[in-house]
Amino acid sequence: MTTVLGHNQYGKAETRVVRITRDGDTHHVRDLNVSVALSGDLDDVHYHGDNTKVLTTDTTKNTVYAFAQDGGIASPEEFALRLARHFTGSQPAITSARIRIEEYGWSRTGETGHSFVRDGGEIRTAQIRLDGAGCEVVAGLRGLVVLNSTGSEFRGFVKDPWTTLPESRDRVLATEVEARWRYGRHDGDGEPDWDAVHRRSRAALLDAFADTYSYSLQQTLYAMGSRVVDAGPEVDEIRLSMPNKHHFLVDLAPFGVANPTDTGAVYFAADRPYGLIEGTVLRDGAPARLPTD
Ligand SMILES: O=c1[nH]c(=O)c2[nH]c(=O)[nH]c2[nH]1
Repeated sequence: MTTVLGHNQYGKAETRVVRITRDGDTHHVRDLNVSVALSGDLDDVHYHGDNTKVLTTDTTKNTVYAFAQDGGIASPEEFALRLARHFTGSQPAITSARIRIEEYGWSRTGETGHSFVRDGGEIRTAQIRLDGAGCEVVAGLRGLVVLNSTGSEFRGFVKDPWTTLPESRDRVLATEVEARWRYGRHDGDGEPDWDAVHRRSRAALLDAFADTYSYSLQQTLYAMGSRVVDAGPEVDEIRLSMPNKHHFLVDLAPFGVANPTDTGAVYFAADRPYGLIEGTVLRDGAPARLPTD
């Protein structure tokens, strides 16, 4: 044999499940996209086509639906933990489970208690990894688009022969935040209130973006990450990926039209290329475990 099997995992990806809970006339919606990835003692299926230890991907999909009905979906993190514990606890061959969940938010509209409007582009995320070493929970969001129309400068940077960017003392700062935060390790007792920590972390990101006078997007990123870690004891590490959504002043001089930033200006919102600013903020002494690529 010239090859050996390396890391492998399998499961049903992107099971879309919507759980509606009826509390009298007031209904609640949880709308998830669930991806299951299992691994363990699975050499035989890869080397010999022996399916004896294979819990089918079809079964993992059915389990997602059945668990959503029986027990409901308290939060993406709780649901993912319940699934991971089930797969590793019921199948001797399965020693590790990674459950990834995206949640699409719905807000109430009208007076009915059963009418909803889908939230904009923002997506809540959660990932559980459960194996012999314990359980790691990474949660976050993406698609959170924010803009400061002042309170942002960018100057004092390196000038080499290829630098053309003018210094700015008053620019638009806009980004689309992708955040992943890692909870401290725990083995099931005293689990955090996942929804509450998510709300608090999102609010911390927005507050820090709004009230940091920015000298660079890097500085704003660090302020946002620190605010999330400092907001409570649960989150040890956060990684932020923030594209600089450049707003360039349009040159209206050829038309004899002024474009002054102090009274109101017209910008070109460029979509690419964009600066991509990424960084991790850690609780002092916490290990860096979030992937950096
Ligand atoms: O906040 C910024 N950081 C940079 O590193 C950078 N580079 C650039 O061209 N514009 C900006 N803005």
